[in-house]
Amino acid sequence: MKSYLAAAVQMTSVPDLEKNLVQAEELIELAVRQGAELVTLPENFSYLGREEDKIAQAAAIASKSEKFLRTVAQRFQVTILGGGFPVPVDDRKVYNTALLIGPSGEELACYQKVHLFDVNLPDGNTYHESSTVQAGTQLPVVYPSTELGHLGLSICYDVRFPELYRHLAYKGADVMFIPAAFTAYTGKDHWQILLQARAIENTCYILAPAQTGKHYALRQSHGHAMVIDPWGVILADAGDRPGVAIAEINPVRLEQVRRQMPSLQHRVFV
Ligand SMILES: O=C(O)CNC(=O)[C@H](CS)NC(=O)CCC(=O)C(=O)O
Repeated sequence: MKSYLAAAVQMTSVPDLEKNLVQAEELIELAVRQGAELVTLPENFSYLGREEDKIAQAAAIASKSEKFLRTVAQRFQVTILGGGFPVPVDDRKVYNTALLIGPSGEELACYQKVHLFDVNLPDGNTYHESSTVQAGTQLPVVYPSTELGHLGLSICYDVRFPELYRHLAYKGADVMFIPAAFTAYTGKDHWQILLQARAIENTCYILAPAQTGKHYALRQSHGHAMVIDPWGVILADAGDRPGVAIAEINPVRLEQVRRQMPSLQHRVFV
């Protein structure tokens, strides 16, 4: 594993596939110009709209999102995470899928979101992700990159389930992806704390690309795409506007923190 720059992209996706891909490409280019070799896109990067519209367009969203990730990774010669897009299971359901693509356009890892956001929030908004999304059943994978470190996948609401990240740590993760479309309401109180907790308890880097701002109707996301170091320090925060959070992933720092705080070695139960 070498020292390198990684980017967490922050965007405001809307119910328009082509528009979102244009925005995503601009932000990837911005990150690459600043030297990022690993660029992560948020959940719903290619489409954020009503459930029924998402299902109607799912086949096109899936194929164009995948093609986009492969093309852009090759063009810029970087590794890219597509943090979540719908891949059809049948006419009614999709998997919320995260896909990691290498610089040759090759698939490195894939994950289907396991924990679905079925929640009635006190602000009156209700979310029923399972009405259109089929839950994945497999623990996420860790992709062992010799250059970028061991990369662990997850998506958004998963962040509330620490056992998933403990599994990734057990499998050797150095960097964990938490791509999100966190709601503005929960995000203001929970987002940063949950991310820092996952970083600290697993002594891992966290890359958390995010959605921000108003997408359609009442749907609004919290923003604050972040890069967090293994001590829990926030290295970069994209604020609440579209942009990129970029920081160094440094194996020397990782080893230092794990020496100073060897809690992973002191695990008793898992
Ligand atoms: O709706 C889609 O198109 C795709 N899925 C999402 O945006 C998902 C489910 S609604 N969002 C979250 O998981 C937010 C979690 C969150 O905000 C929290 O845990 O507080």
